[in-house]
Amino acid sequence: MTDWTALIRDIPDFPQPGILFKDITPLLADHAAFTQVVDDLAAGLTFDKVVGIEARGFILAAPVAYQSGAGFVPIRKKGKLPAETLAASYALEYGSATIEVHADAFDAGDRVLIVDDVLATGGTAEAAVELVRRAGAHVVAASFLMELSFLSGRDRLSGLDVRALVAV
Ligand SMILES: O=P(O)(O)OC[C@H]1O[C@H](OP(=O)(O)OP(=O)(O)O)[C@H](O)[C@@H]1O
Ligand SMILES: Nc1ncnc2[nH]cnc12
Repeated sequence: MTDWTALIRDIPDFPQPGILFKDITPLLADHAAFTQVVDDLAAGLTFDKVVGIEARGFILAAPVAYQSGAGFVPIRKKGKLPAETLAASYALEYGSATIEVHADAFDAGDRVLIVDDVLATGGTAEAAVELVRRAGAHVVAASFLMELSFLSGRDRLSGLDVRALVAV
């Protein structure tokens, strides 16, 4: 597996003091890297829909869905989705948030791949898994570009196939 760390920048004290922010924009701007990452996020997995988590998750999840012939389902921050929603709240490395999915986003038994850029504390992904399950679908795996191992987010996703292309 390619080591992508040279294309992920460390930005100290963003968005608040003490946070070392992992900036994936250099990787996204590199066509060869971006396309390889999109391929690798779905490698070996079978699924009907890809869930992307606003906002950075959308950048990776939508091309994964397109490339895989799967549907795309957005999980958005509270108040952005227009139809009936299911909601889940969680704590972040910097703050807290509520995310939502459309209640009718999935067909019964859909196999779902969750895609996001970063797995940090795991709060976002845990909430996303909860929403997919409450909406009647089955999570086959959660794929991340980068895992911040020291925050142990994986521990909140026990029993799930959790993949990360880069772990730091
Ligand atoms: O594992 P966690 O501790 O939950 O953190 C990971 C989440 O944090 C970031 O999103 P953020 O909420 O900053 O939103 P953004 O994508 O809109 O920048 C990142 O894109 C993940 O979704
Ligand atoms: N340190 C970090 N860098 C980038 N995205 C994040 N999401 C949560 N923590 C993050």
